[in-house]
Amino acid sequence: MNIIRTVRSVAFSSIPNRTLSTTRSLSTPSAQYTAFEVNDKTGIATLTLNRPPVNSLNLELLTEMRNCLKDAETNKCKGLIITSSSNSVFTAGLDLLEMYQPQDERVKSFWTALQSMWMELYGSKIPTAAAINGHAPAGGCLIATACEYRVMLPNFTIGLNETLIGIVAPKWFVSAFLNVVPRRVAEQAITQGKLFTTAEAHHVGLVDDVVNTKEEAIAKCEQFIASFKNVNPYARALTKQQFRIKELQELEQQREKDLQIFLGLIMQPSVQKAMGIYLEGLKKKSKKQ
Ligand SMILES: CCCC/C=C\CC(=O)SCCNC(=O)CCNC(=O)[C@H](O)C(C)(C)COP(=O)(O)OP(=O)(O)OC[C@H]1O[C@@H](n2cnc3c(N)ncnc32)[C@H](O)[C@@H]1OP(=O)(O)O
Repeated sequence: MNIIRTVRSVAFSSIPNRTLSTTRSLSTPSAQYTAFEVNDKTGIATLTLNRPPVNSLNLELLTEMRNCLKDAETNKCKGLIITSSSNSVFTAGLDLLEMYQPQDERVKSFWTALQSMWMELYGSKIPTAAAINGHAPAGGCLIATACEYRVMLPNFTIGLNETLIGIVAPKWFVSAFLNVVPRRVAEQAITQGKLFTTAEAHHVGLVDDVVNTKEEAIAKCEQFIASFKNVNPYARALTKQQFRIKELQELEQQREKDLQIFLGLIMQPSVQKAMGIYLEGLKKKSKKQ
């Protein structure tokens, strides 16, 4: 196995002690919202999202995620697991504050960073797995469906709920969802903005397995990645590419158009109003708790 020399990480207390003896992480001053570790024994990288309270995906977090994904691939890690440092939220999806009353240049960089992160994850040559240890609405579901394997803890929710916020999930959000659930289930769920419970998600195939703890979820992801141990990595990567190249090429060729569609949509006064009301509702709920 290649020895990893460049690993991005933020040290934080929620990394379980059991991993410390076998994992390595190097800090970079710019890594604020992620921890990135590589297990020396297995060669598997773990990317932990760490932007309290709900890991909402802002420009900086998306940029860090992309850098970690690139590092994992460049350093020929055996696989990559994405999880969260929170006990209840995998990620709350895109940071609504990036899209509500946004600044022109920042919102463009934000969307471009999301496109880049998704293309890096969806097109990654190495096996990818999501240990979904909390709620995963919208952008959270996008990250999960970009991975090759998903395992989830009970009593959380996952799905593309964009229509409930008054926004439209772009085509590439839908394509990845369609890879894992039947078309009829997808159409009904996405038009309704349905958030599946863990049990429902398992039933329709949106998640592959359900386990009770984060440790078990990580172990399941490790098992999935280890299932490729006798497979030639080059042959594996090219085969994976055959399944995913269409969506990747479509987005690559239409990046600017996709950005303009996004800007055109979120800048509509009615969409801004709906987003404002949704955010207000979230804040009221949060104060009551
Ligand atoms: C054309 C556009 C296409 C792409 C569009 C969208 C894709 C997206 O991802 S849009 C985001 C969709 N996300 C959601 O709808 C989830 C919203 N959040 C929740 O439902 C809950 O927060 C969640 C179940 C994830 C967690 O619940 P709690 O643990 O109870 O946390 P709180 O609800 O109390 O939230 C704490 C704090 O965080 C703020 N918050 C929550 N989500 C977001 C978000 N996505 N963006 C920004 N901020 C968010 C929430 O308002 C609270 O803030 P404070 O009141 O200031 O503490």
